[in-house]
Amino acid sequence: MSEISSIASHGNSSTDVSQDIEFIKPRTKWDKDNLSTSDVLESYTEECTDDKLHISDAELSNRDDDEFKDAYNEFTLPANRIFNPHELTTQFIIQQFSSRTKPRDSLPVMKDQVGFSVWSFLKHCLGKDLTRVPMPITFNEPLSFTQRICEDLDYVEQLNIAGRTQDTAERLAYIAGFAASCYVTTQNRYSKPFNPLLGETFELISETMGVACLTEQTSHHPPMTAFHAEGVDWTLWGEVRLELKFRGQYCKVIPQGVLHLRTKMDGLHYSWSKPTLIIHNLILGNFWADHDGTLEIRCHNTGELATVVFTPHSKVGSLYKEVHGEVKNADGSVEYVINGRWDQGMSYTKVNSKTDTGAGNESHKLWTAKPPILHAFNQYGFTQLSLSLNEIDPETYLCSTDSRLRPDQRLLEEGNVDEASDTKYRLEEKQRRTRKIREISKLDYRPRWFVPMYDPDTKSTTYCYNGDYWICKLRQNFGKVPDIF
Ligand SMILES: CC(C)CCC[C@@H](C)[C@H]1CC[C@H]2[C@@H]3CC=C4C[C@@H](O)CC[C@]4(C)[C@H]3CC[C@]12C
Repeated sequence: MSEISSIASHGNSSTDVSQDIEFIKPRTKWDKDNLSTSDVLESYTEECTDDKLHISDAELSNRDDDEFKDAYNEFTLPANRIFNPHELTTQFIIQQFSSRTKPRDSLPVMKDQVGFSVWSFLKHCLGKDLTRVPMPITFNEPLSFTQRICEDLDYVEQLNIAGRTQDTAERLAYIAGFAASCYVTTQNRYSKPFNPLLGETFELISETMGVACLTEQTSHHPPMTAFHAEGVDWTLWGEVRLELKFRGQYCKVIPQGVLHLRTKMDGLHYSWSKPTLIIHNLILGNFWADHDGTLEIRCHNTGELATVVFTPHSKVGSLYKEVHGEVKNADGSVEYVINGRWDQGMSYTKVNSKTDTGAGNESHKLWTAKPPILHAFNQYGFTQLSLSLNEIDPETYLCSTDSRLRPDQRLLEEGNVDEASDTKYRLEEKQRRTRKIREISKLDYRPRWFVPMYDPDTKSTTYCYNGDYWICKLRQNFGKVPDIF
């Protein structure tokens, strides 16, 4: 097994020692009844201060750094930890940590959509790299990018089916369905997620979805988020590096980075990257999203290839939301054709011979878009899943770097725009200071839960999960984590 497959395939029963770990019933520090979100948040602020980073300005410019280096190294992980034998099965993780309470069905306060005012700010940003311009908080939705990318899992059932499907060509149709389904959330959803602080993390564990997912911000400039998700039958990992270019009338979003998938049944490795997204009509404030490019999902072991083509509005007019694709076997002949719309749903059809186009054959549904939530328009265009992401379940033991604990975002969610804006400024200042300390001490930042791994199949290096997070969560001790809030 190559290096990358050995970590990506964890969760196999051969390495399961979850039975041996003395299991403590997840008891929380807040064992009182009916705790409000703010009570929970308060209990966190006392807990997680890293004194080593509280240094006066005088000290900052003139210090002996060995001491700091030691303290710093404690919360960065030695690379060999990725071969941790204490792997927990995905099923175990999901069962232990999934929330038992019913998710909320609305945000604490309703919000009116930002419209025209966006342009009055944006006209000063022409040609600039938007990930570097501090934006007014009214452009934000109360979610961090570490949370936003978890929404790509809304139609994760596609992967659950793919992971159980033996026929590898048919499986690829489901994987293509999954890869294209993440664009449903790009319509009616035009606020900017918070740019995560360096070291900010997010966990999503859901029994109904059958998934355990962890994200971590691994770089601030360029913004980069590492991503690891696992279901019972598959593992998905990769990183999203965001390029946001503002071009006057429109804004171009180029998500760089490769996504990897491994099916646990047979260890096959798939990978793909994301098409470009364009947000149009910034001037009139009547935004609409367009996608341009081809999703190419390759199976590195069988040589099969699935494509899904997104055509921009400028080429096909009102048909622009339609997507077309196919699954080809290693010889290049088409096995399945895929059709649909990225905002509504997709289906696939078997092709029987070289001359067959699939027309008239029986087609099978891949996925259908979920209906919008009530008052979506006044709730940032959120879906049921988006609503649940920033909700705190008092029963859960959270890492102190979790986006749910990010105070500016919480204030925005509660409608305290001014306070949210001040707090955002404070957090960014704090981040700058920490970076300065690191620069002076000549320390590189090392992510807490991810390590870079070279993948020979795609000849690229990606951050991969080091295997420690769920174990730390089980022990209710995340060790040294950076103090970012
Ligand atoms: C000027 C302001 C209003 C611009 C707002 C830009 C917003 C709409 C952009 C910025 C970053 C974008 C995200 C970047 C990456 C991904 C991952 C992909 O798999 C699905 C789309 C998704 C999740 C994008 C959705 C749209 C997005 C959130």
